[in-house]
Amino acid sequence: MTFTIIVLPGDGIGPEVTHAARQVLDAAAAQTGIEITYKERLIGGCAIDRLGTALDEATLAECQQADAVLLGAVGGPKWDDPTAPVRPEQGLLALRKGLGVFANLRPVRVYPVLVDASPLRPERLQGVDLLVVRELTGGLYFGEPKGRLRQDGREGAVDSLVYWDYEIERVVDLAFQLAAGRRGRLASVDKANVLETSRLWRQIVQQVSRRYPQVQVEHVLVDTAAMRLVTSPAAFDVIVTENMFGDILTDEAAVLAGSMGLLPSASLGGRGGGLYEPIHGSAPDIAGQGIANPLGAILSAALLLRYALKQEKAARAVEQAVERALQEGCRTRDLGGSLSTRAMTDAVLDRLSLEDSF
Ligand SMILES: NC(=O)c1ccc[n+]([C@@H]2O[C@H](COP(=O)([O-])OP(=O)(O)OC[C@H]3O[C@@H](n4cnc5c(N)ncnc54)[C@H](O)[C@@H]3O)[C@@H](O)[C@H]2O)c1
Ligand SMILES: CC(C)[C@H](C(=O)O)[C@@H](O)C(=O)O
Ligand SMILES: [Mg+2]
Repeated sequence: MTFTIIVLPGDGIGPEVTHAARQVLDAAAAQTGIEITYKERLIGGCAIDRLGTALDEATLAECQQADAVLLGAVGGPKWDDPTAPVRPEQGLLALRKGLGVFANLRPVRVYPVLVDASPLRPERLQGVDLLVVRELTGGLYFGEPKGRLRQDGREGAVDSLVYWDYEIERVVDLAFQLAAGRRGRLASVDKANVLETSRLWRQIVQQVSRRYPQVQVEHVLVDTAAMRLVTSPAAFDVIVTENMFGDILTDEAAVLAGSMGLLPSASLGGRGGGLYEPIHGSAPDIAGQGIANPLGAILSAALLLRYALKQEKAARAVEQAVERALQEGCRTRDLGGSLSTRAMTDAVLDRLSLEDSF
């Protein structure tokens, strides 16, 4: 079997971590007997510099045709001028929208050997294994009107928070399915005490919940959820929430795991095989030094193997190789160690074995 993957390394540490993920994918493919063809394309700031747009139409079309898309990160200080006509992040948003990937799965596991890497007390971190399902193609990121306002000589700006029933229903339904396959608990996070969109969200969660009597659902206000993520994170199983809340809560959740560099994501929905990217950004402060943690990207490659290529055994083998490397003390700098991106990737490759995976 041959699969085509579009690789979008992007900016900053993006190329460093996608290179690592590709090496691991190649090793897993070799052991599985599948073949992967890669096509590398531009997105983000590098695409603005070379093509004048953050994502060109031909690249989006190729992504829509591919078996999966693997992305590094976009953005950086070079393109941060708030008055610039085009921003790197627009490329990423156009890609998500163009692929129709409405559900962004962000698993958060605390590896027992990494409890020291988190500022939280170890007893609070015990047993943390949660999954954030973030709505990805609606809400404040996309709502219209959006833009600058001018009135009576004043300048303003507007972003609109809009959700339609079907947009909520499809992501909530998937979250219920995922919760049913896990510990059967779903926390729907909203701001229903203030926002009309959240009251619609709650109403739809209640309707969908009738289809999943085996799942225990609770509604949690986002401010409380932010607090509970650090006071009692192990109590969460699946969290489902809108686009912006999910963005913020998952950076917070990365602190539980020990580093931004650890968390992967899979964006599903639409017709294609999905989009796979670590949750971190282009990390301009460490870009080009070869010290970025590649594990978020490598674990995203594992999700790609699972959801896009349907290679569950290979996906598990990658996850187990990462776990073994961490258990045996391999650490990049963000985790208090001194391994380079390359050495950490080699540590995973050395431990990757489909025969030993369970
Ligand atoms: N998906 C994406 O492409 C994405 C995600 C988030 C931010 N961004 C963009 O990235 C740029 C920088 O944003 P930021 O600095 O706020 O967030 P960031 O995630 O890039 O970095 C935050 C902190 O985490 C560290 N970090 C992140 N990934 C790491 C890794 N793999 N290994 C070790 N340390 C890591 C960084 O060094 C930095 O100290 C911005 O332009 C932003 O818009 C892009
Ligand atoms: C870069 C930005 C548009 C993006 C988001 O907000 O979705 C990032 O923060 C993420 O978490 O993937
Ligand atoms: Mg983010």
